[in-house]
Amino acid sequence: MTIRPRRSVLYMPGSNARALEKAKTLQADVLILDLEDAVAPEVKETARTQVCEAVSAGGYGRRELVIRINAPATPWGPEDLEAAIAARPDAILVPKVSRADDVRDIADRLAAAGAPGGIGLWAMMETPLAMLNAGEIAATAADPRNRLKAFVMGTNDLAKETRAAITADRAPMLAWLSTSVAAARAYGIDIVDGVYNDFRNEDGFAAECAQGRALGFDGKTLIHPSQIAPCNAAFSPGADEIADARAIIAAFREPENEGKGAINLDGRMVERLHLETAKRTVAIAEAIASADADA
Ligand SMILES: CC(C)(COP(=O)(O)OP(=O)(O)OC[C@H]1O[C@@H](n2cnc3c(N)ncnc32)[C@H](O)[C@@H]1OP(=O)(O)O)[C@@H](O)C(=O)NCCC(=O)NCCSC(=O)C[C@H](O)C(=O)O
Ligand SMILES: [Mg+2]
Repeated sequence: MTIRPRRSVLYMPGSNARALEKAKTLQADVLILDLEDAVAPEVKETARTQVCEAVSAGGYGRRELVIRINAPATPWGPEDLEAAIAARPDAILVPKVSRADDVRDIADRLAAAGAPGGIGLWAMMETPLAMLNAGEIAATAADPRNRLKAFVMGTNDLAKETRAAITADRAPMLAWLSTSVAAARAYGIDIVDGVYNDFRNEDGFAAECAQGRALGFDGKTLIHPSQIAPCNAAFSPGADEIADARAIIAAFREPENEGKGAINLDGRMVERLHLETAKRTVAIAEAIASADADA
């Protein structure tokens, strides 16, 4: 089982050269170099050049590099896509994906431009139509030609488009968050949670990370370096969790449990489905340890 940790996914405006440089020293698993909403129209071209030069030059170590382009229908979208392909990031993040055909369209453009197969496609889930079509959008991942590897929740745009409120408990958004997680899991792609805007509020951020993890997200998108360490901690399995997973794996290896579907582990029923979860917990813990050692 090969797992790439995507706990902390930090956005930075492509127009901010200082942030692009600073990111080389930050412990985020993924960096999203943004050409879209964090960049004002008058500096879109500067941001595109800066981001593509930074990605081509490298120096970001083990961090996954993702370029968020402007939507294809905007004046900047087509040139962003062309420049991003030439820079060869790990993935291109497409905003405002609303239908399965939006994914296929970008995948066709990537293929037509001769984009290397290593460039993945990530989709922002941030429109009302995306919430209604989440399953169909995720299903495009079944065809490898579409390169779809991950969903990213765009909760700010979702709030704007639906007029749902952004509240501390996120009650108005829970149905959409869970639907998107289910769609991602159904087709085997990763999914990261939306941003927490009030970046000086540590307790509020910790609570939202815990909620995101409980909902099943792989990680969370971030807007400020101070959010990285608590986010990495929140989306890493704890020592107790890892110890429990190892105990389940060991129990199923005992000769007396061979061929059993369910066993008694210290007064608790454990089934083979729990064994699968335990194996994933150990695999992600090992992937995190190895990534952190490389940082
Ligand atoms: C939110 C900010 C505007 C705050 O900026 P500022 O007050 O200047 O921050 P600090 O002074 O505390 O910065 C301290 C140092 O850290 C560097 N820094 C800050 N943010 C980043 C970052 N994101 N990546 C890398 N480095 C960063 C500063 O340069 C300072 O460095 P130094 O000079 O060495 O001290 C700002 O944090 C910011 O712009 N954040 C990112 C905003 C962004 O990208 N927004 C777009 C994505 S969110 C979105 O669109 C979600 C989705 O689409 C939706 O719909 O929900
Ligand atoms: Mg958005």
